[in-house]
Amino acid sequence: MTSKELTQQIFKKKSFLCVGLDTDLDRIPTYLLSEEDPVFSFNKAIIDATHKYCVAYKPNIAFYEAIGVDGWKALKKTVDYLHSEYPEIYTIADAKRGDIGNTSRMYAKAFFEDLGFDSVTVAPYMGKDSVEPFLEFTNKHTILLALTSNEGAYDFQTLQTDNEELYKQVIKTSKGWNNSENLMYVVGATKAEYLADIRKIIPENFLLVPGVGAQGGSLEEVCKYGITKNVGLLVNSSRKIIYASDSSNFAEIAGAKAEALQIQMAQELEKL
Ligand SMILES: O=c1ccn([C@@H]2O[C@H](COP(=O)(O)O)[C@@H](O)[C@H]2O)c(=O)[nH]1
Repeated sequence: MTSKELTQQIFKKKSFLCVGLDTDLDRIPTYLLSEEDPVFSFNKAIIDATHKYCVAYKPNIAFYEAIGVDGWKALKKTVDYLHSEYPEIYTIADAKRGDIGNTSRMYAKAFFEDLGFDSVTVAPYMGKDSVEPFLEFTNKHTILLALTSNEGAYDFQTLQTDNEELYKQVIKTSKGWNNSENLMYVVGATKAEYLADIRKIIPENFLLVPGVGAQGGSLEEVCKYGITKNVGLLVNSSRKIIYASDSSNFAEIAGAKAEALQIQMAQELEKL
């Protein structure tokens, strides 16, 4: 999916919500554990109940890798289900990959070609040759970690290097890489006050903003500093939606949580 198509979906659905599928066997309703594929059953129920209120889903790959082959199968089934049942939905593999060039190319093939995701998160630490293999794919996005939502972001990302924070250098430098039009950036909702500065460097690029909900980030603050006339935001919430209840109507309750965020987002879009 192109950025333009994603923007069209955002205005159509009045939502820039991304639902995080951080599916953990220890947290899903116990009655699902007797199903043949409990992870997929949980994801399918969540997707069916929330798809009206969001434009994207973001499975965090760690949760699937942690349970081995079964996890990979459930991940593939989830992405295939999304593409077949809800082709308008944008998919993000939150994998945080990046390696020397030929290895990155294999990661890119895995997430873009084999699994068929629209985008993948990538760590910028290994530099240009580790990121460009992802950028070569047409109509696919590479979402570079810029300023992450966790406390440890202050360990390196905000350090001054050449009189400028490292995360700003990551954004500025990556803008000069081949096929940089395929870049999006991760900025944590817990760092909303940095968004005004970030928008001076990248006024148009999409930002993936995790941290609303369980991590305490504010949607209002994110919009105040980060929204553009084309929106340019995908705001993710995972645990607060998918684990809102562990009862038999967990999906319905997840749907209500997603709808509440969508209503807030519609109000923000009205202001544009
Ligand atoms: O800076 C980052 C980058 C990625 N994440 C991921 O997003 C979700 C957030 O989950 P919540 O339950 O809504 O807190 C999760 O998959 C993280 O690994 C992030 O939080 N911050």
